[in-house]
Amino acid sequence: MEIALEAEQLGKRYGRTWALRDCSLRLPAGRIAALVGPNGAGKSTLLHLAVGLLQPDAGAVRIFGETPYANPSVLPDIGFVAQDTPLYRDFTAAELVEAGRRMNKNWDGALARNRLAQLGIPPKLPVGKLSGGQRAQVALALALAKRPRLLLLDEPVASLDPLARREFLQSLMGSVADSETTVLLSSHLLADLERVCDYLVVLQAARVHLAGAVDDLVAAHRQMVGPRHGGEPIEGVEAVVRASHTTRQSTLLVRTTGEVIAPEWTVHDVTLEDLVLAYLAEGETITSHDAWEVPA
Ligand SMILES: Nc1ncnc2c1ncn2[C@@H]1O[C@H](COP(=O)(O)OP(=O)(O)OP(=O)(O)O)[C@@H](O)[C@H]1O
Repeated sequence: MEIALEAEQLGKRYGRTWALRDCSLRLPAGRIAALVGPNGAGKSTLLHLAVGLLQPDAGAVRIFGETPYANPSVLPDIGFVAQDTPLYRDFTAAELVEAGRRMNKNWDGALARNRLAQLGIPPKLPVGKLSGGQRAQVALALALAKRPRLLLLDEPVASLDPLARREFLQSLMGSVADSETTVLLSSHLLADLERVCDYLVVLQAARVHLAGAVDDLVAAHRQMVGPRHGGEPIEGVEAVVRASHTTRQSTLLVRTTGEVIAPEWTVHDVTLEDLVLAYLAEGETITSHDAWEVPA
């Protein structure tokens, strides 16, 4: 199995704060992976390390076996759309497509032009005058024209309305389906991710909390509702990821070892959204109130 992105004990620190810590991950080639986590969890940091814009302070990240920061020869294989899709605002979309041709040896200008024409993006208007959603489409078209083997997208749909979001993700999937491009896509929009992603990485407070193929993860977890649970073992349950209780009843999201055998419990399948929310809640950290105290 080819590995598109491998992180090994990867860490990045700003001053004394670790933005990403002990991050170990192996993303198989051909996957469309969701990168999720709360604000400040380290998602952008991981993507910037993967594209070689940041140098790790610990461990290593490899893209198709190469270290991007030290070995720029792998950069043509990586497409990256940064958060807020920064583009040269005075350039037109047509000029950006041409600039891409000059800077990339495997450039597919026709792909970018066709895509932008289909989406009705005006070629001769400075991109600074386009809407946020149109700019996001331009940035994606440029990234795809690079014909990358790995496409990293940092919250690409955040600025789009629901319809544009759906169209953007559908067209992204259409474009990568034939080319076997691996995608790692950060977003807070779980319902969107559920539709398009087959691999999941959950980051929380600078660490990887969960990573794996969505089908495997969904198969290995269950939601259970039953009598108030005091921590006693339940057959088939390996770990309780998240528990909430009323006086008489408990709702558990559990990791299973096989079939759960518990007649007094109602057992349900989980969705990707259930899983993400449970793992994020499990690792909840609250900043000490002292940090917010105003000095006298
Ligand atoms: N240039 C920087 N200087 C100092 N700290 C930084 C810098 N960039 C990021 N950080 C810190 O690193 C941590 C991780 O930030 P990062 O941007 O990777 O999170 P994120 O998961 O992408 O968040 P969001 O969902 O808000 O985009 C945060 O605590 C952030 O404050």
